[in-house]
Amino acid sequence: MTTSQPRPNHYDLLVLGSGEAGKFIAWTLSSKTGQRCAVIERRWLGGSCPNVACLPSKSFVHSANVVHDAKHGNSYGIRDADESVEMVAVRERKRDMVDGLMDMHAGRFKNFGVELIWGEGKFVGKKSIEVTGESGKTVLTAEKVVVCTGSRAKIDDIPGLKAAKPLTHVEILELDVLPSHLVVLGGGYVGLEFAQAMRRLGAQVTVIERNARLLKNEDQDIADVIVGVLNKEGVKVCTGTTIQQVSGESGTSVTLKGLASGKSFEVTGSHILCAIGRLPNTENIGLEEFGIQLTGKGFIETNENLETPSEGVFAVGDCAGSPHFTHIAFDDFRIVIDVLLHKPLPPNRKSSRQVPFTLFTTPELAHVGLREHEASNLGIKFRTAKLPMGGFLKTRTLGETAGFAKALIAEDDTIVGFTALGIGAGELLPVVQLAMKRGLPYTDISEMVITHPTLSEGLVFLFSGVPAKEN
Ligand SMILES: Cc1cc2nc3c(=O)[nH]c(=O)nc-3n(C[C@H](O)[C@H](O)[C@H](O)COP(=O)(O)OP(=O)(O)OC[C@H]3O[C@@H](n4cnc5c(N)ncnc54)[C@H](O)[C@@H]3O)c2cc1C
Ligand SMILES: NC(=O)c1ccc[n+]([C@@H]2O[C@H](COP(=O)([O-])OP(=O)(O)OC[C@H]3O[C@@H](n4cnc5c(N)ncnc54)[C@H](O)[C@@H]3O)[C@@H](O)[C@H]2O)c1
Repeated sequence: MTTSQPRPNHYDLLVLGSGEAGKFIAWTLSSKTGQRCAVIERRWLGGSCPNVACLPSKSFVHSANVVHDAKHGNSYGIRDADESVEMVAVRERKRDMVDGLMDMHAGRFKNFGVELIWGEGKFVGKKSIEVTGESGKTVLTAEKVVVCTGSRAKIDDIPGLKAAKPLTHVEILELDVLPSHLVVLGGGYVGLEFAQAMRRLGAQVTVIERNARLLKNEDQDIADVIVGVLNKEGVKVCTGTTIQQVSGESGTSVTLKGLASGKSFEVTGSHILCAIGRLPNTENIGLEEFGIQLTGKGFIETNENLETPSEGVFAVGDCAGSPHFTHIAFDDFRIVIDVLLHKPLPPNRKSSRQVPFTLFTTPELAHVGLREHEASNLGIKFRTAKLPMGGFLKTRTLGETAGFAKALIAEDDTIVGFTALGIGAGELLPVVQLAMKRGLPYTDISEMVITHPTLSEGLVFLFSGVPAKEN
């Protein structure tokens, strides 16, 4: 009779990187099936979202918004508010929140029976990962492997940029002094959220964007309002600007030189934030040696089920090129767990999902579905309903009426796109998303009874204003 040898380093599931999708896959598989699951993490327990990205940046943005409101306290009846900002307090508030999130994560690993293995992981076989940690190297093997290594801030090869030691979203969240002049390279999501927040905290802020306008994927009317709001608050926005040379060092003095509309351009600030996009963490971890292919941009190639050509190996989240949002990474978890639990999936499960997003400036920019220019390019016939945020009566109680909402309505009365630029706009998305997902006519929203005065109530007025069909 033969007895099987115990294999202490063998798992049912190994996850490389503890980001959103990876941790939920391990927690769920372990708790639902009792399978032996482990997650390998080198630095951030639970990935970047709770440590250095979404949640801490929103804590920072909220601090800035409170400071902004206090500075305008007279209109709320606050007299003589002290406008000085203590950056250490801003940072400590953020750190306390992150500490709470870390306790929550540690508790979940324990409660769901998932092993957390600290160290840097690298493939040394198709389903073998070598982990280099404090106590040396260990090789772990598994029946199934999920790669969830995320992405990091890109730093361009502009001469002098790396030597200037630019801040990324990681370092800016740890500042204990307010920059006197922050130069933000890149006018995308990271750049705009931090630019407005730093301005509201009291820094001089210049945003440099190489495209001819900010938020190039959005309709022109959206970009115009955002630029208008930023300018009004004192953020200088330089579009169509190419930086060719950086000198000095962030934290003391840094000068950026280049061209703006063919003319020479120069700006000097105390700090520089590099916010020009992300690079996937997929190099030097042995992927290609073991049958896992990368796209030209370095993302891991997967099919609709997020499985790589290497059987039993999945890739999820930013490293797999999924749209870079935590809620999309969470949806990646739902796809992979269904595969692992042998649940049937529709053939286009990944490519047919909604990709909503909210940019957390004030006003917020919330969007789902098609923009006007996209619908037009696709040749879709649509009617547009548009309502200034002042028509969402709650905004008047808040004194925050900037922006507008618009909805694109197809010939069959279904909603094909929705964008809201306004205070709290992100909270308006789910009801519209549900109608879109179910293929409901827009009248199902305009005919709802929605409490007054909530922001959502404004959806009734927006959808009541859909123009009649042309005969
Ligand atoms: C400043 C900022 C703000 C953002 N705000 C939002 C927002 O408001 N809403 C939103 O939806 N999205 C937001 N995002 C995007 C969101 O953070 C990412 O899309 C999401 O965190 C990606 O999750 P992930 O699991 O793919 O990767 P990550 O969360 O990056 O997790 C990957 C993990 O793998 C680990 N790792 C990598 N390589 C190895 C290795 N070889 N060995 C061991 N461990 C490894 C990393 O340390 C990391 O912990 C923001 C991003 C940034 C930068
Ligand atoms: N609220 C949110 O959901 C949120 C917030 C932050 C980040 N994110 C996610 O993180 C991703 C990364 O954000 P990001 O802001 O780093 O990237 P991004 O792609 O959103 O924006 C980068 C911007 O930098 C510009 N740029 C690139 N190279 C440049 C250069 N050399 N000089 C000047 N401008 C340059 C680009 O044209 C672009 O406008 C986002 O795409 C988003 O998916 C989401």
